[in-house]
Amino acid sequence: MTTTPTPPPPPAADAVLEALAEVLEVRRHADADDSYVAALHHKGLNRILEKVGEEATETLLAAKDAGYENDAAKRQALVAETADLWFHSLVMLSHLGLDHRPVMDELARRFGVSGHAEKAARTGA
Ligand SMILES: N=c1c2ncn([C@@H]3O[C@H](COP(=O)(O)OP(=O)(O)OP(=O)(O)O)[C@@H](O)[C@H]3O)c2ncn1[C@@H]1O[C@H](COP(=O)(O)O)[C@@H](O)[C@H]1O
Repeated sequence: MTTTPTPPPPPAADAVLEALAEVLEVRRHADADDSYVAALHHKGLNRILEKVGEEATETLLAAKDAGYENDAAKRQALVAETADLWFHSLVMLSHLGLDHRPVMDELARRFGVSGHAEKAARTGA
């Protein structure tokens, strides 16, 4: 009798990006038949960018649909679409030899810097 292996428990929320980065790195070199991520890498950069574009469009449509209503199903749909967008963005970074870490570093560098102040420093406005 064959038994289905139990999937590993998901990592704690703050460790998800680190754990996912490790999985994505391994999957870059996996067999396309065994892995959705590997299949994307095999299809190449243009297909990955198409997916990012599709997921961005689906995210903004879900946001429009959710609007300011407090509809739990619509809000959950928006969360799911945003997760798809973030996931495919991470695959894009991985395909180009990057990961979430420099993005997090960039957000950290910007933390506490007002967008208005940053723009004024950049444009002299
Ligand atoms: N987080 C995700 C994740 N989020 C979304 N997806 C997949 O992204 C795809 C989204 O595509 P669409 O909704 O556009 O639907 P689709 O028609 O199936 O996709 P296409 O045929 O158009 O490419 C679905 O197949 C989802 O399953 C993900 N696939 C994988 N992961 C993570 O990546 C890991 C490695 O995955 P594999 O490479 O498949 O082992 C997994 O363990 C997860 O942790």
